[in-house]
Amino acid sequence: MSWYASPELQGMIRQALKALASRQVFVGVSGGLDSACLLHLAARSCPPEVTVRAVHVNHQLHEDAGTLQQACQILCDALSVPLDVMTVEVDRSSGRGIEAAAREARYQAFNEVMGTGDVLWLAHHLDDQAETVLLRLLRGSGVDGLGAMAEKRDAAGGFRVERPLLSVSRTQLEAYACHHRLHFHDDPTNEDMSLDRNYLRHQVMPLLMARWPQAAGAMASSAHQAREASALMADWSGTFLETIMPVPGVLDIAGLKAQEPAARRVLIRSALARVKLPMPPRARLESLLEQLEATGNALPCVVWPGAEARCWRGRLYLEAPAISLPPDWCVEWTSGVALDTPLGRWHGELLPLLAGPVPQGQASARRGGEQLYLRGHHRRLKTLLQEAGVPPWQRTQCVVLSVASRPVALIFPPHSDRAPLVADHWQLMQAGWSDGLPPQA
Ligand SMILES: Nc1ncnc2c1ncn2[C@@H]1O[C@H](COP(=O)(O)OP(=O)(O)OP(=O)(O)O)[C@@H](O)[C@H]1O
Repeated sequence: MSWYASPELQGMIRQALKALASRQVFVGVSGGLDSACLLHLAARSCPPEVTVRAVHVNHQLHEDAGTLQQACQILCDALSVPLDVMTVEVDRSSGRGIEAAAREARYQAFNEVMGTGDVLWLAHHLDDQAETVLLRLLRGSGVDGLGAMAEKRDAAGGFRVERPLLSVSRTQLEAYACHHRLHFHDDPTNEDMSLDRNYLRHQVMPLLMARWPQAAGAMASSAHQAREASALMADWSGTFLETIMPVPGVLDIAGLKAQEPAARRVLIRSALARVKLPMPPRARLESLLEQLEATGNALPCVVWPGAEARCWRGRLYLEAPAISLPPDWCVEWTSGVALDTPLGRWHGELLPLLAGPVPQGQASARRGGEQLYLRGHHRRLKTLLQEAGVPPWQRTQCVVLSVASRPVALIFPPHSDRAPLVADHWQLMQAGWSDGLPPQA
């Protein structure tokens, strides 16, 4: 009996179903061959205590979208598997490419269907894994990226993603689909050679496999080892960061410099990942390391898309670029701390400057240099921020909200770690006023 029809594949899937942490598994079906095989295997091998469901996301990107959805429905009906169909709008103008935008929309849709603890099965296989490794190599990825796709991982939405076919080749799945006469529809975009993955799949991999028949398996094995190395590094850097990162995104430079350069790189990348900032290109990271080496205390900042790094008073600050507010910008103040600006949503940390409820109404927002008045007492905002050790560039990002010319609140940039210190400072100043009222200026 040939491999595809042997009990081996079904046994493997049955084991995976038995090992599930959940009593139901959702299989992501695209309408294509791979996920048709996975759904068929899951439905055929399912023990009575587990329920198999299918979920299809219709991206509405091509004229074949309806046919793909229909292929999923036909397959699910034949297997008596319930199917959830989610139709999404893919943001074509996101600038991140249509594939990335479709993926994001797909995961949002999965999120809506699946609850915390649910398991989603995807039909990625050995050849997909090898293509991913090659793509990452071509982008110059480090061990994290070369680990390619994990067999199991927790998705941001709280559900778990598993890829039970990651050790099975495309040829094996094609044979399985053919043997069981599975109904599927070829996605027309799979032939589009302008897409890197398709180019690798159709032009590069066949050449490699002709010369090295084990190439896909070997690349998947490298990916596995890279994932192990990456997990070890994450463990180490996580523990070490606890000692040198007092607040998320702010690192103690002396602690960093006590490490070898390679370890510094790992720690900076790991700190960036913690605060969900994009990784710097290699040249930017090197220039940041040079700055640390030079003085550790220079203000010029190292910038890359989506992030900025600055050194100040022995600390390295990793932050998202500030959103600037246009001059004379106003906002309807409703005591929230998320402000809609023409450049995006600005979340900050709020320090009320008045005891009691903040008046509602049209508030003006200004930055820097203000005089703050409280019942006649006045202090310069700049001095207050300086005394509380707010770094210079964050000082200019602080926003004072005033209602009817009365400062009601100070809003810190989203990444400032100084807001609690300024709040303490402000309270101390008030406590120092003997009768609870500030002295007259
Ligand atoms: N539109 C979709 N709806 C639900 N799941 C999807 C969808 N697209 C992809 N998936 C899931 O993600 C897996 C990987 O998708 P990808 O498009 O990268 O691979 P593929 O080679 O096209 O797979 P397939 O042959 O199943 O179409 C699919 O096998 C499937 O499990």
